[in-house]
Amino acid sequence: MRETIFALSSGGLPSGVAVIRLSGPDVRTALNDLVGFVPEPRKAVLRTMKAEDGTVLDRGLILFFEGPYSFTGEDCAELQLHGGVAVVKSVLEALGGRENFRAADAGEFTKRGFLNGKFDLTGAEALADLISAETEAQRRFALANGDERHRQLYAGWRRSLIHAQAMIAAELDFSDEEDVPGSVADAIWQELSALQSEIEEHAGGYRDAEIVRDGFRVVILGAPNAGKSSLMNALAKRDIAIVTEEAGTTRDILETALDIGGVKVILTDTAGIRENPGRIEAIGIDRAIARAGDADLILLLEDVTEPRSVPHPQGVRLLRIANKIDLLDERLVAEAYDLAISTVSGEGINELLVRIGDLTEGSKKRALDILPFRERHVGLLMEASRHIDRAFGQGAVGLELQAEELRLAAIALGRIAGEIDVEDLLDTIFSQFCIGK
Ligand SMILES: Nc1nc2c(ncn2[C@@H]2O[C@H](COP(=O)(O)OP(=O)(O)OP(=O)(O)O)[C@@H](O)[C@H]2O)c(=O)[nH]1
Ligand SMILES: [K+]
Ligand SMILES: [Mg+2]
Repeated sequence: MRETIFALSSGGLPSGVAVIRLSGPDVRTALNDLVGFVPEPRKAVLRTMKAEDGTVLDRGLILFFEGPYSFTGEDCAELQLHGGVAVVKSVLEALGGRENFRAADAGEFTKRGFLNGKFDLTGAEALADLISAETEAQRRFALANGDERHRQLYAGWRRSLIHAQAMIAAELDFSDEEDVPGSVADAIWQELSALQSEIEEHAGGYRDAEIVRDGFRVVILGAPNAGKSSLMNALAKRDIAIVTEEAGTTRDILETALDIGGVKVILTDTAGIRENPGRIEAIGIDRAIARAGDADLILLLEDVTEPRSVPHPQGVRLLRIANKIDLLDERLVAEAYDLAISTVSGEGINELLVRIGDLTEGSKKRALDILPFRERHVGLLMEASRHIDRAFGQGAVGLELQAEELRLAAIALGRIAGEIDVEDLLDTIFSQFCIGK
């Protein structure tokens, strides 16, 4: 028999209100025991809750949701209690003492919802993203992704693949193998080729999804004392990094998250790059260069009064920035720089923020498009594309093999939204949720 699960679904205690959520076959009996009856579905009632021995636990709002019209698709209830540590503990203990009741695992409510067909797998993943969203772009992206739009897109592609398979099967049935005239094949192969391009283009959008979900990575690079840590603090508007006049102050990677125009930006301060560093500093320099190689943008900072160029990774977008312009008598900053700033006077800092914001604009706009938003999605899309490739590779003689490859491509697409055997994936996906969701 299926167990009834429960958890504190609201955040940390103490809080104004704490919400305990229950789901499963024994929710009704639990409510009966706690408050003496089962409330009408979706109508809040204020009642005193009592333990089995009659002790009063708390007075609060009770909501009952009758399956399948609930988040999990099962009978559910929410107990809205006073958000005190002892109050919540007493109710959780009372529930835990009941037969066939247990505390929910992380993501278990959502997993039950998925298994009961309340939403597809991309919908569940979007829900996880919504809960962890910190910026406006993350929130909007997650909300849009919860709309079954991926499932619909992939279902359309699967229909095309199944249609192509059917046409090939028809050809197998009705042609005598030697002289197949131009036949259905040409049109079908054109469509398949267009579909494959569409799949790959869609997969290519992952980079923008990553920027919106995980952040746009900006790394500050430069010689010692260029003012990198000062810039980090100026951009973050607080003292995160230690600043001193001593060259080699920063020795390790230092990271902070900013919200620039609604997009998460991960800003990294690094050790100054120079020849013949000390041992610890040398490790810091290696890390700086490695991190810069993975960045979306490098801010290459130079002290204008003492310009020193440093080696930097190639192939990463770069902004050359002149710092300490407050020390110049005349504002004669060489054209070699994209921007001139002073972390002391604040000059140019806003312009730099605007420049960074502009660079994320494209990804932010694309968050309204349907993009794959997990590596899992990209992996399955590329798998589908490879099967279509192999179908092409079979040549006309291998019609049966072609049809088989198309079937496998359709299966890969079906797995993204969880419409086809995903049992092996479920634990990985749902364990990323917090308890109570
Ligand atoms: N006048 C002036 N001084 C600055 C400016 N930016 C930084 N400084 C000074 O330059 C010195 C070095 O600044 P940091 O921010 O520590 O430089 P850094 O690049 O992080 O140095 P390392 O971590 O040692 O590589 C400090 O004394 C800062 O106060 C600026 O815009 N104008
Ligand atoms: K320094
Ligand atoms: Mg520093």
